[in-house]
Amino acid sequence: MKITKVWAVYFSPTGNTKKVITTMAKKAAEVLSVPMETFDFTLPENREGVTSFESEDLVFFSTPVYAGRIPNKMLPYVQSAFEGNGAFAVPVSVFGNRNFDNGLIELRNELELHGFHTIAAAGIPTEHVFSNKLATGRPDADDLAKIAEFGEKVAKKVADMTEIPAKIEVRGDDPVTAYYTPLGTDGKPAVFLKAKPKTDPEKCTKCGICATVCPMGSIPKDAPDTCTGICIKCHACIKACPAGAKYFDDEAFLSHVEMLKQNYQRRAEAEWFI
Ligand SMILES: Cc1cc2nc3c(=O)[nH]c(=O)nc-3n(C[C@H](O)[C@H](O)[C@H](O)COP(=O)(O)O)c2cc1C
Repeated sequence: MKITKVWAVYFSPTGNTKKVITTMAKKAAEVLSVPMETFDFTLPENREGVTSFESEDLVFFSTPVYAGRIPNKMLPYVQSAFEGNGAFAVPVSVFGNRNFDNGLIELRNELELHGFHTIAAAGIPTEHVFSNKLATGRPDADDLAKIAEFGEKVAKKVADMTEIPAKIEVRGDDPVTAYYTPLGTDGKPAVFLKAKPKTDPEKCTKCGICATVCPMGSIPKDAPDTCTGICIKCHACIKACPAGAKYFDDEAFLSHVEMLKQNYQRRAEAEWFI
């Protein structure tokens, strides 16, 4: 099949998804000797209108997994703002060392529903934003080499293809089932939906960087020590704050993080579907 452009399309509040998908797409573009473009829908101002692709596009499309699925606040956008028009696509779920559960099959299904032909897919472990004890420093050099190698395999697959294949088979429940229920150290559901980041007044300089990185636009520029809108717990503000002023103190949330540290420190492996 003829490909004239490779795309890296992603939602990535703290940068892991961006690193994974641009590494993969860059390699594919290099192998196919075509240009690569990126479309980053992390910030609200980028999520306006519909993005259309063409039948000679190869689109690497990735979101992090939140509670075993596509982040639920992004789902309506993913379901309404992309038109494949016959483009080839590679859904990629990036997860924080626990499991991608149904995040990948959900993304595969959404892309297929919206005019893309999925030809490969992957579930890739990266450091969990909740704790640097989970998949510490990943993707590491070994991961990045494997991610690029997969980009190369996808490029070769699409170049050799003579007809449109059936959708790529991936691990997951179809139809997709409920979101993963986060648990606390007591094994009971940890309810922290309403938790919001706190700001240490001693440390905050009101520089406003946090307001510029919040994917929900929930931190006002003129009052960056507050969070007035929805918080999806993505940790963009916490990771971006140069003063280390942002933190969560919600007990249920901290108990969930502790549970993850107790149970998910083994090295999770990537899963490749091609
Ligand atoms: C609200 C929330 C829920 C998450 N749920 C899961 C999960 O169910 N399984 C998992 O392995 N990682 C989970 N993670 C970890 C992220 O998928 C992981 O840290 C990812 O690298 C974040 O991507 P980013 O750096 O592009 O923002 C979750 C993270 C957040 C913020």
